[in-house]
Amino acid sequence: MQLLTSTAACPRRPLLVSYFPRCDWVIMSYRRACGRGRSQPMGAAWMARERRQPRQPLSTRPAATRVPPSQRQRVQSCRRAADTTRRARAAPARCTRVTPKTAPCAQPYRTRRPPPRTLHARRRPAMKYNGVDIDFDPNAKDDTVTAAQETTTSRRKERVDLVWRDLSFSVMVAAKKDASSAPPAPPPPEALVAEAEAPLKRARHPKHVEKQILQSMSGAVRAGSMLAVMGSSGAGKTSLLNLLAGRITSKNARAAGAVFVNGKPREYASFKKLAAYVLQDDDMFAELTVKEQLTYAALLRLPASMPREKKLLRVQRVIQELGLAKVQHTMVGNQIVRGISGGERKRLNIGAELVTDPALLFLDEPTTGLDSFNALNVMTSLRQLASNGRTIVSTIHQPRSSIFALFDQLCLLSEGRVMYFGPARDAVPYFASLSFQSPAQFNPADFFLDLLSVDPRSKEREDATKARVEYLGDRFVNQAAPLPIEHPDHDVEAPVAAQPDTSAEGPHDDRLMDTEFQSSWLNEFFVLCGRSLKLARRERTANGVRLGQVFFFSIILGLIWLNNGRTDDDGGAARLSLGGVLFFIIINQAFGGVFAVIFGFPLERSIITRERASSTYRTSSYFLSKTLTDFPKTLFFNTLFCLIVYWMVGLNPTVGAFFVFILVIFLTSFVSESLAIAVSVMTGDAQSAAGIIPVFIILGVLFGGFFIGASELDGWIAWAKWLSFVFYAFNALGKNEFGGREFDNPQIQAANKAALNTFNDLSMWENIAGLCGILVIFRLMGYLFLHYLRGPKFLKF
Ligand SMILES: Nc1ncnc2c1ncn2[C@@H]1O[C@H](COP(=O)(O)OP(=O)(O)OP(=O)(O)O)[C@@H](O)[C@H]1O
Repeated sequence: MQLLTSTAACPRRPLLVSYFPRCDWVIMSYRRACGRGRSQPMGAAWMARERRQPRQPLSTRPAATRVPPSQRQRVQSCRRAADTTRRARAAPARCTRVTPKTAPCAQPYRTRRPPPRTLHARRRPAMKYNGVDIDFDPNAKDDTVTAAQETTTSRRKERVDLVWRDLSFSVMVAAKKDASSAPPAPPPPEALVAEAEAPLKRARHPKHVEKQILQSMSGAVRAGSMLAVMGSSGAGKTSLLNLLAGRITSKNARAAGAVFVNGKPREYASFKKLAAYVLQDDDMFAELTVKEQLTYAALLRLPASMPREKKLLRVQRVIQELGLAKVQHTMVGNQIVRGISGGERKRLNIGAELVTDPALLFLDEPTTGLDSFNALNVMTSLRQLASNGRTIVSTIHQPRSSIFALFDQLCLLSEGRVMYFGPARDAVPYFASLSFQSPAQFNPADFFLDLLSVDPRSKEREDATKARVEYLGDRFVNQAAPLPIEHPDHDVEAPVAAQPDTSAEGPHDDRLMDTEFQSSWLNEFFVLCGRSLKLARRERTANGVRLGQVFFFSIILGLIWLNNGRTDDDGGAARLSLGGVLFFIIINQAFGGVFAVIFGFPLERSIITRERASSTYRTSSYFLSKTLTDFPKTLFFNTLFCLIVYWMVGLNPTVGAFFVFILVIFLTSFVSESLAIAVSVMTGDAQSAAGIIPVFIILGVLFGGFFIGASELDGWIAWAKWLSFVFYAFNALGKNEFGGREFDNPQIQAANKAALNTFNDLSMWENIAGLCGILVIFRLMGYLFLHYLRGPKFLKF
């Protein structure tokens, strides 16, 4: 037994096991009896291995394989290492331990332990169901990357290295009248005495205080690599992204610092051509297909010198690059109409920016709202874009570990300060060196967020977490070396070498022009007209509702005033009642036009704001195309309405009068739509617009001349009628119906004359001109509000 005890702790033990395979349980039993338990279960592992790979007895082995006892320990560890490598090779590549130099960018974060022994290491029969291989390997390398790589032949010629130094950002915010905004330092006693003696003055609070959002941020990202900007909510990720992209919109904001592009200070005009920004919101036209969305983006954003076929080729390439081929003919959809999935939508959002082939891509939380599988798909597509030579900067919330592993570089923010900037794979060791060790098998992204978030749940926790964040911020500032502008120093895989453009597009006419807009005004106008007409045709729900409204009101009105225009045996009463139906028709059409806009336009406005921010087209070409394409739709619904109501009521039976009637009703509807557009643009949101627009319509109705005659209004307010579009419309319809009519029945003739006298002194055409004038004013206001009030204005620093 003494022999066995000493053998258990001795390096010769494996040899003993190989000669006496059953002795191991004897050793274990003895060790258990001695109280050592299973603390060193090596014997069992060796036995198992020896059984799997029975070795020759020592005496029969070649002499070369025999090793002196002094080296056995090393040999054992070498064997274990070889064994680990064998298992790791059998296991998927993502689990392998890799050295920094050999680690490809797409490798997930390296664990410090050798990979656990999993089922994948063992050979097992492939799982099949209905003859299909349904094996699942969570660590398997995503072959869509490789597939996309194969389909994308071109590599970028234009490459962007981005460096930023000492960026800071602050905004003026309203001061709170609480303890925190009161003067912080207590005054000295003598000041208190003086204050007590002085006449009582109220403490003055500044109205606005400066809120520091980002402080002294520096960093760099190289072409071909992908930078993740991470941090808890409110850490300043979006603000940093906006600063880097040159898209700070706040009016009261102040920004400082410098951004360098390929070693030179950023120039906004050329930077705009290089960079694209993918917003978090993926508002898109629901009625267009994936391919149509990208095609319109290409037709509008690619240079006029590039032939249409090449633009379409570019669209195909983007579709391939983002893996959207399967859904290219599917409508985008929305909550009502089912369309593409959330992940595909995000990729389409990215694709709309990729059509210009930007060298630098900024993305604000591209995975928000996606499940982790779709999020991985989107990020894999981005990884692919980076591998092709683009520079990608993306903010991201809580990426799963496989997404985190796709990033080359990491910028961790907290409380507007940098906590870490450098290679993503070095972040865990960095924090470990500061005694903040990430638990094994823990998603590093989760660890960073937990470590760097300020916990507001109690005062103690808040103080402790704030102090930790402050400490980490100070440590990073103290150790971080200044970044060279020319050659940002970070250890990432060398980017792909610049190659000639081998794509089918050819090398020449696809270069973006130096002008702000790439397309001519006329081209923009025609493309936007085509898009608007297509959308107008496909808005099935809105069109269906409006059609129902037209039929319902025209038939109801027709039934209530049925044949009143033809009746000649009631002493003129029916004739006099026609003023009521004319006025009601105007009110109905005014409100119908408004509601068509209130609920549809806000989405369109947010899309065009985004498109204009990317200089996709001019405001004027958009607005004119919208005006022109709204025209046929409004005309169609109004003509249908007139056709029904006009003949049911029996209004002026001449063809000319009928067409004038249609014209006035159409203009009324178009004016109210224009009013709704102007107010929607001015207010900026649907709720406020829905509250304000009816006020304007009701005022118009009030001064329209039906409830109180124009001549009966008091002088101080009489002018208001000239601003009312209902006034012009009602008078024009009145003149059209009652003017110049001759009846055999004198009573009817008298009633007609009496009705005519209630209208204003302007002629019918003068009233129509007044209506047109108001239409032009409202449309112009809409354009000016859109161009100046809601235009993308970015702070330059
Ligand atoms: N224009 C502004 N006016 C006032 N405060 C602002 C403004 N812009 C940003 N902030 C504040 O700055 C902080 C950082 O905002 P930012 O949007 O950059 O954070 P974030 O890290 O992107 O947050 P999230 O992940 O929630 O989007 C927040 O507290 C925000 O309220």
